[in-house]
Amino acid sequence: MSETQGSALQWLPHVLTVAGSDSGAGAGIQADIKACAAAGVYCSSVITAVTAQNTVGVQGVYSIAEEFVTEQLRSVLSDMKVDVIKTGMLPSPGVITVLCQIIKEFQVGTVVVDPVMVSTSGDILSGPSTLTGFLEQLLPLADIVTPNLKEASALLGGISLETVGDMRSAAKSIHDLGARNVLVKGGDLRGSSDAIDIFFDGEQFHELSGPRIITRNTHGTGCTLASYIAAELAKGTPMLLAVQAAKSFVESALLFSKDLVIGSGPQGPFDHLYRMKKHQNDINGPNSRFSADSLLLYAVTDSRMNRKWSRSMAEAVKASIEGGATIVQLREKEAETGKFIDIAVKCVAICRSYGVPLLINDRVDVALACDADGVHVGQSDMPVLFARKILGAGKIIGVSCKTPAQAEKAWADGADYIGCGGVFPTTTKKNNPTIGLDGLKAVCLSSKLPVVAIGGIGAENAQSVMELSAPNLKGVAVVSALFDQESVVAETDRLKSLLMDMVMTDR
Ligand SMILES: Cc1ncc(COP(=O)(O)OP(=O)(O)O)c(N)n1
Ligand SMILES: Cc1ncsc1CCOP(=O)(O)O
Ligand SMILES: [Mg+2]
Repeated sequence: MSETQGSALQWLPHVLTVAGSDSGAGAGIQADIKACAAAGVYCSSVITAVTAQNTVGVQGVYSIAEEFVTEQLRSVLSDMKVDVIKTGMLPSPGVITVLCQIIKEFQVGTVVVDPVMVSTSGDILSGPSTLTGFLEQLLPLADIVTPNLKEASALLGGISLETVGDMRSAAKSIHDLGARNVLVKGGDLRGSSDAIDIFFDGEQFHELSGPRIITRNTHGTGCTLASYIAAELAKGTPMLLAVQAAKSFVESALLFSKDLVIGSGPQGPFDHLYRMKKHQNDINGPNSRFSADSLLLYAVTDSRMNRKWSRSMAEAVKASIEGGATIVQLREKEAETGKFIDIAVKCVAICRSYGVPLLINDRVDVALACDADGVHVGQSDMPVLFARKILGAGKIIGVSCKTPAQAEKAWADGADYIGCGGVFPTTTKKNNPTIGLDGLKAVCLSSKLPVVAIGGIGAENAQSVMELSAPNLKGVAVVSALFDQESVVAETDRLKSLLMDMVMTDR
């Protein structure tokens, strides 16, 4: 029997990068291959130039003759199915011409153009002679082009770009040159504390902002971003989501590599494969105790309801656990910090004695102070990246998400689970648009993390939620159906029995 008999053939999304080699491996072909690997995508490479380069700068450039670039392109494309071509350093007009001919000849489906002209150290990588090739030949083939401010300015005849408004106009003008989507990266924009990029799809502008990570290790961010976009597109991710995923990948990699020391120059590389180490930490760290199954019946407290029913927070928490809650969150919106810590310390002790995890809503400082098992943060609370940095790998971090894009970011940023909602209308949390069962399903289907549904859920509708049967929908998070009740134990027990029945019949 042959070795492959009986086993299904496997297919891997495939990006071909056409770019220059960076001997220091922070940028260029080396960054492209690492970014694609991190995204789980195969990356072949056609080398257009070899640079002698390190963290100090570019010491030399050796351009590959266009005939040999052609030979490499034909070797790959005549043999392998390439989903996306991503271009980086294209050192001569001749290379651009042959590349464009071959893209058309082999009918490559998707083209991502990173119009690399100047290195991060300020060295010229593609001279002005290539500009016409970019404008007249490559941009009209591009599904997306990703210039930084200097490159956008060069593509537009040297105009000055100083504001977000200028970036929007530049994105529109570059779209008019033929690229179907444009991402103008504002990392160099003066006077802005966030890294703001403008994405334009020909109809709508999206302002994508993320925290500016202060580090010397930014060499290769442009190549990485474009390659990660290419990798996501190769997997079939829609364009805007691919851009958002790439941006959050770069943010996370920079944060993880913030203090990395490789080389002595001013611009160091970062670690594209940080996730492998993060997961290593997860496996070894104390939070390996976190099991997604603990999301089945997630009790979220409310001190107004406790006051109404004349019980202390400790009594409410204890009753919910005795009724069968599998995880508890202290959601305290009114108490002052000292009082909150006081309550939290008592509740941590109760939850530990039952072996049930206790998370703190919003307040990473309180979670640290009382040694809770973790935090739950919303989209406008402390970002997951920073919460993780403060709490370390051993704590549980949950984040609220209403959309697939937020779910993708939650995973890239290192969250452990997603709270998704409000699913149904509720008076417990005001000004919180509901997403319905369809919104919940969309998040569950796209999420790589376990999901707990929240908002207006109780015994009467829990089944409609769990019936969505998305494999990563692990349970329901509930406030009023447990705590705005005369008997917390009885109501928790009732809901727990229903959930257990649903889970058992599902098996
Ligand atoms: C499990 C769970 N999911 C979602 C939320 C909501 O968190 P957030 O969006 O930060 O809103 P507040 O709870 O802070 O009002 C949650 N608390 N728990
Ligand atoms: C905290 C929160 N986040 C989204 S909806 C919600 C409130 C859920 O409360 P209830 O279970 O009483 O509807
Ligand atoms: Mg919050």
